[in-house]
This record gives sequence, structure tokens and C-alpha cells, in this order.
Amino acid sequence: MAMRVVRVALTGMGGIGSRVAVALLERRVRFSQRFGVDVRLVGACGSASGIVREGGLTVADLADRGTWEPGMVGTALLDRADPDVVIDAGPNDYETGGPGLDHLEWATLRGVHAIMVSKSALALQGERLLAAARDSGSRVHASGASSAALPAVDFLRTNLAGAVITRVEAALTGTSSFVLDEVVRSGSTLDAAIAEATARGIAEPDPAFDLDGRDTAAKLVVIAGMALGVWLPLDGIRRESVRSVTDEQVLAWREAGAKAALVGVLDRTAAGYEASVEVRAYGPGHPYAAARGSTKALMVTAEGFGEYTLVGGASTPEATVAAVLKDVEHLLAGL
Ligand SMILES: NC(=O)C1=CN([C@@H]2O[C@H](COP(=O)(O)OP(=O)(O)OC[C@H]3O[C@@H](n4cnc5c(N)ncnc54)[C@H](OP(=O)(O)O)[C@@H]3O)[C@@H](O)[C@H]2O)C=CC1
Ligand SMILES: N[C@@H](CC=O)C(=O)O
Repeated sequence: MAMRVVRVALTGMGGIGSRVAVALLERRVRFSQRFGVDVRLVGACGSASGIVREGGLTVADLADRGTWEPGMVGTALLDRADPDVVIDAGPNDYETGGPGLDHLEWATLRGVHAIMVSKSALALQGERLLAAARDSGSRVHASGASSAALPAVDFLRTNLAGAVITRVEAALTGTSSFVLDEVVRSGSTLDAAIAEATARGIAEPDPAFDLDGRDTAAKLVVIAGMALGVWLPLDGIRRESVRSVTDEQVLAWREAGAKAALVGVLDRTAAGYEASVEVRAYGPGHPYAAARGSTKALMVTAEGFGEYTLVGGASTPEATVAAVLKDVEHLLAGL
């Protein structure tokens, strides 16, 4: 009997998208053995051109952008590729939602499943888009959009299903953790640390989004929305910046052996959930204190369950790809 074909289209072929594309091709044998499906990457596009191949793209197709069709992007690419799953790894735009908004809308109106790596569509319009997904039967996974290799949504939604979450405090932006670590522990300048985060492929195209808490706030919105069903207005989240840290604070944290991080905080109050982004320092003895570089952390308090600290999921392009593939596996397991 022929295997069921699962058609995948990938929008956004930059540092993350191009790696995801290759990783999907490399996992095809595993997908067929584990899930009994033939996963084909049938379409891919960047900002200006795209390619659709009914039988599935090859590594050579991905590498040779000269063969891609100009203008074959966005919903035109999706219409032509007719995918069962859309993976969006395009840019963020916190005013418009970015191209990912059109792509997620296209998917959720058609019962097509989606895996979001970009954040701004869900951060701005997540409630509406997930309602559309529920109506059409499309499933949306967003590890990449929420904290990548730190499995925040999965942990809250699956492992703590049904729990009343009273507090979440989470270092969700690897770049901010990395920069603070470099400045506090290694004595780097802020500019040198930012340049290194960019060179490692983890900073946003404009690192201000990492440093000034926009990235953390967006991830917090996606986590609260997808795991707790609470959609917070992104612009209502008070944000502190890594750039507000003083030399005195740096010295004090260094002497105390503390780990500084920009964290998203979600507190359950009588009036509902309150969210903020704050710079915090964790002294020796705290489970997060020994973490280095872009390592993230999720601290959760849940009624009945107690407290958890999950440390890991350092931001690297490879870790983000691994998180996207996890989402693919979750989708395939449920097909
Ligand atoms: N880097 C990381 O560690 C992580 C990144 N993310 C998120 O993943 C996304 C991609 O990040 P990254 O790969 O690093 O960024 P890049 O800037 O390397 O890649 C962005 C890609 O999006 C493409 N693009 C721009 N506009 C469109 C459009 N309208 N339609 C389709 N594609 C478009 C660009 O195309 P072109 O090539 O033509 O310029 C480019 O290839 C971002 O949203 C980021 O926040 C999430 C988790 C971790
Ligand atoms: N800029 C982000 C990348 C992924 O979301 C980070 O530093 O974690």
C-alpha cells in the first residue's frame, strides 16, 4: 500500500528556514519508519522568489536559487504548493504581524496545519488565528515562536495540563541571557557581546528587539496564549531593557557570582494574569545561576504541583531547528 504523502511548504529561507529545509529532507526515512508517511517538502520561498516541485524539493533545488521563480512567494506559493503543513520562518513585524500573518491566516482558514517559527503573527493576532484554526481543524505548533528548544508551551500544556498556573518567570531570549553573561561574567562590552550574538545567528536582525524585551514579551504572549488560553495584549506588557543595567549592578552581580537575565514574568492575580519583562539576577544556589551563555530557563509555580525550574534550550540555530522538527513529529503523530 502506498504511504500517505504529507506535503510541506516552507516560507522564509534564511538562517533558520534553510536549515529546517535540509533537516526535513534528512529525516524523511525516519518519518516514514516512525509515522508511516512520506513527508515531501513541495514548496519553499524567500522574500522575492520561490520554488514548487510536486514530487518534492531536493537539496540541489534548495541550493540553486537561480532556478526559483521570481514573485513565487507568500500566498501565491502556498496556493501553488497546496501543502498539508506550512512552516513559517520569515521575519517579524510587530506593527503588521509580518508575512507570517498572511501565511498563518491562509493555513488556518483552510484546515492546513502550521508550525510557526516567526513570532509576530501569533503575538499580535494569536487569539483570532487560533480560533480560526479550531474552526477549520488546523493544528498550530509554535515552539520556534515561543522559546525554541526550551519546551515552555509543551511543558505547561502537556505536563501541567489542567493545573492552575500562578506564576511563570522565564528567560526566553537567549541573546539577552548571552549578552548579560558576557558583560557580567566575562567583562565584555555591550557592543562586543551583541556582535558575538549576531555572529552566532541568534540575535534578531535588529538586536534591539532582544535587548529591549520585545522578543521576550512576544514569546510570553505566545506561551500564555497557547498554553493557558490567556491572550495578553503585546503592547500592554511593561518592559525593562538590558540597556538599563548600570555599571554598579554589573559589578555587584559579578562579585556575588550571580546570573543576570532578562525574564518574562506572568503573575496570576485576582484580576487575571499580569505580565512584565524585567532584568533579574539569580544568586549562587539558584538552579539557573550556573547556566552559561544563551541558556534559557522556565520557572513555574502551579497549584497542587508546586514549583519547577527547567534550565536548558540554549538559543542556537541548531537548537531552533531541533525544536521545529519536534513540532513536525508532534503533528505527524496526530495525523
Ligand atoms: N535565529 C534564531 O535562533 C531563531 C529565530 N527565530 C525566528 O525565526 C525567524 C527567522 O529567523 P532567521 O532565519 O534567523 O532570520 P533571517 O533574517 O536569516 O531569515 C529571514 C528570512 O525570511 C525571508 N523573508 C523575508 N520576507 C519574506 C516574505 N515576505 N516571505 C517569505 N520569506 C520572507 C528572508 O528572505 P530573503 O532570503 O529573500 O531575504 C529571509 O530568508 C524569525 O522570525 C526569528 O525571530 C525563532 C527562534 C530562534
Ligand atoms: N533572538 C532570539 C532568537 C529566537 O527566538 C533569541 O535570542 O532567543
